[in-house]
Amino acid sequence: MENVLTIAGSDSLAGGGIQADLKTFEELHTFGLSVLTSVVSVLPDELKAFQLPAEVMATQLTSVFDQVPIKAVKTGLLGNLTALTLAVKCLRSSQISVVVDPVMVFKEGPLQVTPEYLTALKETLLPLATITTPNLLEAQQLSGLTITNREQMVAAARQIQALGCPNVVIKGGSRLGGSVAPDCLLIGDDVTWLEAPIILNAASDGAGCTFSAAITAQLAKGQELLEAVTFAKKFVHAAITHGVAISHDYGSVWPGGWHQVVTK
Ligand SMILES: Nc1ncnc2c1ncn2[C@@H]1O[C@H](COP(=O)(O)OP(=O)(O)O)[C@@H](O)[C@H]1O
Ligand SMILES: Cc1ncc(COP(=O)(O)O)c(C=O)c1O
Repeated sequence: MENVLTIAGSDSLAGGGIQADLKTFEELHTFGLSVLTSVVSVLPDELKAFQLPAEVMATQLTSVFDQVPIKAVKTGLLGNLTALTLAVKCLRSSQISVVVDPVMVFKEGPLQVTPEYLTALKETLLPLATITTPNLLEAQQLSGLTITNREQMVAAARQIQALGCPNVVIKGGSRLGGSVAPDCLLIGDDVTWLEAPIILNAASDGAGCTFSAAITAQLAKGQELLEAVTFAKKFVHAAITHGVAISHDYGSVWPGGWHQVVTK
């Protein structure tokens, strides 16, 4: 079994964050390890994020990278510039597939991101990535472009690629309007549209984390990038289809939904 790592935050409601990543890694028969950056609590009217001290994150990175052969890694919520810098330092000296989910906008709203963090993300982390997976709003932040249609998604993907990240998938999801959820995948010069029917009133918290974690697991198992992303799109659609209303207000994707699809 291949070892895969997530460097991300905890989501106590378990829709997104390392919880979604580890469930996805498990579902896809990879061995999931984690380096925790921060602890997020989704409360009725606010998000509270507590960043772990740099030493705590650095020790976890040492524990994982010094002892375990990792096949692929994803980054999710890093939380601040120090955490991003620590992740970059580790990833620079490794030769593995790196999936960067540039988490800056949750379903509940945008996070506070400093200009220094955005610059470091663009200049130091993205050039180390095999692929990055921004949602529509994150793609706007990274590209500096407004995105309201598919042409603009392609232009933004090219702009992000020009930052030094060879492959980009922008998740249109439910933010673009219409009856399909279109994701724009740019591999080299080739644009591929990945589409699936929009699920209305979906339990979609954790969809982005699940998508990038599925790409990471498939790359670890040796799948080519186009196939890995195409698979991840089907996987996350199943996870949304079988999403769980864990409370009156909160609906989470369920990565186990894929199992229901393949055993049908
Ligand atoms: N309501 C929906 N119906 C179908 N697919 C969706 C829906 N919402 C999101 N997706 C898909 O789920 C994946 C994650 O997208 P999105 O939810 O936009 O990311 P994020 O969680 O980073 O905001 C993408 O493949 C997107 O197209
Ligand atoms: C720690 C953490 N990372 C990432 C996310 C983003 O999740 P999603 O996959 O819905 O974008 C969340 C959402 O609550 C979170 O708490």
